[in-house]
Amino acid sequence: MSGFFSTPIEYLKGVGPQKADLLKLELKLFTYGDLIQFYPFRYEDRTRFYRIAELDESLPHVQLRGHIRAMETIGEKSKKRLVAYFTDGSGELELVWFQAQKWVARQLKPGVQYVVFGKPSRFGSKYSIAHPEIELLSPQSERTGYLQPVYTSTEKLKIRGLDSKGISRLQEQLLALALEHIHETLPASLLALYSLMDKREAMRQIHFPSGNEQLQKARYRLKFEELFYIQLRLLTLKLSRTEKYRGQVFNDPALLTRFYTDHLPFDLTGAQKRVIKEIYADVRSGRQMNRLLQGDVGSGKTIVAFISTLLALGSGAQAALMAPTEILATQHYQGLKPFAKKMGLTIALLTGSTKTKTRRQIHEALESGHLHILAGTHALLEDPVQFQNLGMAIIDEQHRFGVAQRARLWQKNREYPPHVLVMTATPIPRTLAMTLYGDLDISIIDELPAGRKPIKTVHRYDSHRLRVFGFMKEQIALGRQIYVVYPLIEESEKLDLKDLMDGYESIARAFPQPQYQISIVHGRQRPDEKEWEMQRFIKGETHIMVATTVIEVGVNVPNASVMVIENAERFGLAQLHQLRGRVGRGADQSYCILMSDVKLSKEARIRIETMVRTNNGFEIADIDLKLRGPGDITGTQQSGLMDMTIADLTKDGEILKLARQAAIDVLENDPELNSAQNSNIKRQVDAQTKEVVNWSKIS
Ligand SMILES: Nc1ncnc2c1ncn2[C@@H]1O[C@H](COP(=O)(O)OP(=O)(O)OP(=O)(O)O)[C@@H](O)[C@H]1O
Repeated sequence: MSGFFSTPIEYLKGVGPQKADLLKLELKLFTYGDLIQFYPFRYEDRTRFYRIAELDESLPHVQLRGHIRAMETIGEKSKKRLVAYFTDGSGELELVWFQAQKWVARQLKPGVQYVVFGKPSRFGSKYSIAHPEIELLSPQSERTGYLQPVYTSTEKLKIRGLDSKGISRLQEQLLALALEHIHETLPASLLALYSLMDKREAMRQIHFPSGNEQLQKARYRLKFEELFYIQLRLLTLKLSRTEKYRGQVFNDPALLTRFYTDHLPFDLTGAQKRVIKEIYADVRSGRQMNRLLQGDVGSGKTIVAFISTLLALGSGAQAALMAPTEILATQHYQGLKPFAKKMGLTIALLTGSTKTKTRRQIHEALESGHLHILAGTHALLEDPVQFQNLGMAIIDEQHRFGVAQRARLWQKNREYPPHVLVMTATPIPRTLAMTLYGDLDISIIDELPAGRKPIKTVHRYDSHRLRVFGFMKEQIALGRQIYVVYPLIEESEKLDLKDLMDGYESIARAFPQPQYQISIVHGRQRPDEKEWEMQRFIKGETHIMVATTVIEVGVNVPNASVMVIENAERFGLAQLHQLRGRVGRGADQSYCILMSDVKLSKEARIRIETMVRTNNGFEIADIDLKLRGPGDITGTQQSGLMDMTIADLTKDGEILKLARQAAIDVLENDPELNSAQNSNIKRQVDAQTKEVVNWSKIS
């Protein structure tokens, strides 16, 4: 790729230093390459003029031609607005401007012919367009048959003449210069196989579409290319790791057989068996395992994790299990401990609050090989933690750790990297999994243990609290336990704590001692206090656990059958699903009660309705992705990967699948990209090897 696209933006005619500074500051556009990949976010349909009589609310933006019959300002104060009655002979509609009426009113003249552009909405039998674009009818504005690109701009840029149209003029100039420098980045075979538009044409069409069909083809091509290169990078990473890293071979089944015959507490589900087989095949293969284990809440990932540790331990290696929070790490430790004990294996817990003396003992036991399993938080990553031979690293909820930390765990072994099993607490949508974890193999537990009854979920307003308390009492009388959870949002921690304490007091009044016992757990407690309160609930000594979301993941008390979530509207979908997953873990009928105020935003209503409608974590994950977008779900840690210029994981799942398959096919036939037909790919990859983010980008 030539240096043309690295040319600073000020070199473009009509930009100059001041505008260039603004473009850099406001839109992060530094070079020709940045500008040309700054695509319109929508297009205005100037392909034809509509008649008012044919308007229909389903139409997006329409273009009309006519004149203003009369104008008036109506309403008071903040509701004040200018209304212009616009007619084209076939009917009449209202053009409406809020606030800026005087300025607009001065510009408009009744009787003169205008072109109006905007989104019509219907009130009763009349249509109106709020804040339309309006210009005098001229031979130029009368020209139809094109889609007008709309670019993001800002107030500061608009003042300097760089509104959407101004940016479009820059694109026009740049494109004229750039076309000869744009090279095809995909091989002819892929263009033909997937009917993709060529790159140069796609760049031209994306900025200046000659019609809707051409535009769709251009968008498709550019999305495909972007996703193809992301997948190619992930798959190359996977491939090079497979070649580079040999894995320890664990094929001594004696320990596993002993566990199966003497200590397995239940029959494994079909899905658990299948996943264990996949893991077993990996650790016998001689290659390093890098596998993502996905399962819905309560699907039984813990036992799969334990069996995986046994595979390593059976061949004399050690295992580590790392979790993102202290509570979760402790929970894992306590979940594994009874199994380990029965099997005569040693296990320890290492977190930020482990005392120095214990810590030192753990370090020694690890190095000498006396300690078999170490559970803990990111404290496991610290330098003094040295294993004699770490064979299996299980990471719960990886995206909170990030890829870099995962890599640090690998380095804990001198000779071979450990096999890595990543588990996520809730399912993640396929498109995200393919991108975030695209370098891992994926195993899915898509079956719940037999005999589970689906959790009944209801939505109740705060005014029904007494009825909810009554229901809780009935459940306690049946011998069940109950969670009551309050939101905790960090910025307002004090306020949240107050909510929690108020809630606790009202529950304590409604559920008096000694008949009822209540635990309370929140983030401000000391770890030992927290632990003591949790333990009382786990042992069944308390009936109700009032808590903030610290209990979100991993807590396992099968006797708890009711989950009451206060201010449910403040939780995200994944979190609600996780919290609900704390019940329904035993054979009893379980319930989840989502409490909220009557006022709900549209999104909050969708979230609550989704929860009431379905228990399926994979379905919930898809809706969550649509509501929040990928960046928000994954957090910032991996934003580099999510940094896409045109593809959108919430909508482009199908293209992603094809692009991944295309990348697989290319690498299968030509892993080094040495063949002549892949020279385009090779050139693109080589030019961009230093840029970690996105190979499809022009530079
Ligand atoms: N095959 C099975 N048959 C019966 N019970 C099972 C089976 N597998 C797991 N369980 C039980 O189901 C409950 C949930 O299992 P586990 O805690 O492993 O779930 P999980 O997948 O880790 O879910 P979460 O992420 O919600 O904690 C536990 O009480 C566990 O003992």
